[in-house]
Amino acid sequence: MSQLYDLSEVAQNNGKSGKPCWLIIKGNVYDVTNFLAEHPGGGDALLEYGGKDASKAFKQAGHSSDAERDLKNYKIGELRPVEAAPIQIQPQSTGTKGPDTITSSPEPAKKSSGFLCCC
Ligand code: HEM
Repeated sequence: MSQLYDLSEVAQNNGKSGKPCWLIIKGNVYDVTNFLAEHPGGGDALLEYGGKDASKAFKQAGHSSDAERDLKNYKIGELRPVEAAPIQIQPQSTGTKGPDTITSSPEPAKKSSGFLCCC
């Protein structure tokens, strides 16, 4: 199985201050630290996306199928899918009042006026 990385972990490896340069392309994580000097598009183009998702930039640069194939040489793993957070229903804030509560019988039923409907 592929190594999974959190977005925050990838973000730390942004190529700055001597840190490795990692990129995300289509959900995969690449370590391009040793490719910076060799990249035909220049090292700066890669550093610009250090620690970030470069999927769009990679596509927009119009890379050849050779470049696509080269990607695998730098792959170190995959981005951990973000789990759906449980939905938390926040009570409506009403100033100093506490959270709204729903009572089982909010209002006593109004007394019948005596008119009966049979339909
Ligand atoms: C691991 C990731 C990458 C690999 C393996 C890679 C590889 C390559 C290769 C092999 C070329 C030569 C042309 C070709 O075959 O398409 C190239 C050119 C280029 N790349 Fe990348 N690239 C990567 C990421 C990026 C990113 C994120 C950018 C975004 C800015 C970028 C921008 C460019 C540009 C602008 C060129 C054209 C250079 C020119 O023709 O003067 N590349 N890349």
